[in-house]
Amino acid sequence: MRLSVREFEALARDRLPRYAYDFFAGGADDEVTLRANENAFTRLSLVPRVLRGHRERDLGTTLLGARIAVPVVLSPTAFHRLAHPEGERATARAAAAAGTVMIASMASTVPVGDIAKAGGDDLVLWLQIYVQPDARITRELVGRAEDAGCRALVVTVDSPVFGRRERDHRNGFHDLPPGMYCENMRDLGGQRGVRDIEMVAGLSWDHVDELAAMTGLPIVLKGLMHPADAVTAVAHGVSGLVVSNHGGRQLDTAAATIDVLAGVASAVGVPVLVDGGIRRGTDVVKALALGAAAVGIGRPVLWGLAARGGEGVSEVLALLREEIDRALALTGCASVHEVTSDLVREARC
Ligand SMILES: Cc1cc2nc3c(=O)[nH]c(=O)nc-3n(C[C@H](O)[C@H](O)[C@H](O)COP(=O)(O)O)c2cc1C
Ligand SMILES: CCCCC(=O)C(=O)O
Repeated sequence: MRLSVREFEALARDRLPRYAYDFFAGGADDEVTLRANENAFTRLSLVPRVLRGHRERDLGTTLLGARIAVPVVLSPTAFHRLAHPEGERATARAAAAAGTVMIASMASTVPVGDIAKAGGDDLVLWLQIYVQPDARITRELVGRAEDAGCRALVVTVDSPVFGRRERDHRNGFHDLPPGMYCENMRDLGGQRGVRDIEMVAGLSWDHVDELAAMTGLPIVLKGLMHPADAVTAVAHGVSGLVVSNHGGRQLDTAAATIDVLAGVASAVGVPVLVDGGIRRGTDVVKALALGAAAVGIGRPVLWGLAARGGEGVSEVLALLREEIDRALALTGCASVHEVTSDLVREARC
């Protein structure tokens, strides 16, 4: 039995080839932001309420019209078949069983339609997209998401260029091993898997408008950190935001996401999610207190998948569920909606 997300990481590290572990675990440059995301939670303290007489807690909430059983969604991460042969299919089954949203990566190693099938009717699936230089390719991806029954598109905006991950350079990891492919890019004219996905250096609000014009699906922007950008996003009609620094994989020395969350959440009226460094139920409660509608987890899912396939992902989600439930009980909250900003403060060391 594994007792924490950290123990799953240790198990995954033992099981994975070095290059795969490093790809999952690593960040950009000196990995300052990678570490900061986790460390920032330790600088925040909880100030619990007591004697409120709640016997049970309700962990459920609603996101873009979908009911979810826990305030934790699966952030998009690339290449799940590097962690386990079943790849994103196993992840989808675990997300469906836990009753939460899976945001599939555009760089998934199983096509989005097959992820949807594996998850079944219970899965709330969103697809993450990097806008492509050729609008026809972006349009094709949007069509694939719609055909798969995705209920939202998540546009990643923190990557006009790719962050430099030194671990990958050291390991010579630049493309997928034979037999694995960025399946959502299949038959779109490219042949080189990973490198078929291009970043758009001139990414702008015009691209967001263009994408919105291609679909009736709600659009969520992922990778915003600044309140002014959040306000502009809402003016462009987006339905939600994910405060994210890409798990420290893009701009190194970017602020920890939990430190900028409240500024963004208080600037807009749409649901704001946050990801980066969430490893404990208490981290989730802190994020809720600072204005998040829910949180996203990236690496913890990969650690579960590498350790024990879909079962491992289910165990990670169950662990977090239990930790959130206990943290709510110990802060005197009967539901995620009762977590108010007065429950958290900066710790004085
Ligand atoms: C191995 C890996 C692959 C990722 N791939 C993507 C991706 O394809 N698209 C994307 O928008 N974000 C991607 N991310 C960023 C995650 O969506 C998320 O922002 C980040 O992992 C959150 O931090 P955490 O891992 O500390 O939970 C990736 C992150 C990791 C670790
Ligand atoms: C082209 C693959 C993108 C994956 C990604 O976003 C990441 O590794 O952080």
